[in-house]
Amino acid sequence: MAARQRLSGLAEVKERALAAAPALDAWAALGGPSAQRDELKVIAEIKRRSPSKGDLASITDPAALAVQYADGGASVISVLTEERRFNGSLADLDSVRAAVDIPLLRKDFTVDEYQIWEARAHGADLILLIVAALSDAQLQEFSALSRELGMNVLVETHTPEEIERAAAAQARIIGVNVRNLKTLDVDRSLFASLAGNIPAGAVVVAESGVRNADDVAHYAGNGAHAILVGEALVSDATPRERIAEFKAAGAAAMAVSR
Ligand SMILES: O=C(O)c1ccccc1NCC(=O)[C@H](O)[C@H](O)COP(=O)(O)O
Repeated sequence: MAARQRLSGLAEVKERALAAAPALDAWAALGGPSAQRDELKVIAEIKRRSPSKGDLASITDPAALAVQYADGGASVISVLTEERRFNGSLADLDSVRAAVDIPLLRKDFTVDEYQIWEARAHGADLILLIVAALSDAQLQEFSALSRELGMNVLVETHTPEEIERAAAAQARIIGVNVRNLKTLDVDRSLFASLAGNIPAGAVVVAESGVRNADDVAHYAGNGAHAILVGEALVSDATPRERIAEFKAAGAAAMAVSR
């Protein structure tokens, strides 16, 4: 971020953000206030590599992958823009923005308002705020700035205390990441134990660890309105079909649990 800031100062990025086309409504795309809870929404991620798994996929054409995701029924596309650990970039976000007209999540580790302006300047509609990485004041301040810019916020949690903090920040889209970001361990059972703590009305997102339709059914049957999937999609030869399969598995599990 510091390197980018030296190239384009905050004033310049703000100007570009304010000139960008208005943000799309990711909250509505994920179900909105009267969430259509009979349909599991999919946030499909563009992720080349990760600290836990190393190289996952070369993704030479992120725009083409995004089109497949949208055709398969993804509601939102997550684009990892962090460069050093995930081999992503804002250029990826630009090319995906030009290719699809569904909401985009700029997936990065937001620690500074500069990144929020930058996200909007590059066409993002949703940003990620990780509760564990931010103070309550930053959560409030960054959420407010995102709202001012017309964007929504996915507030990521991993513990009951973090869910309380997300709720206190009036988060409307709350994710439970089952990957522990300190150890990188994935514990899928964590979702079921935490989802009930999320306030009614919020869109509940199960993040990480989806390998197959059974994992999707597990999350959907335990209160997920949406799933965020990276590795399973980027390493699949037919991601469009995989998303459709995940949506069907989610709808069936939701029907049973209702
Ligand atoms: O994926 C990682 O190894 C990772 C490590 C440290 C911080 C964040 C990390 N991932 C970000 C994510 O939250 C996932 O990319 C996302 O939930 C999708 O997960 P998956 O479907 O398991 O690829």
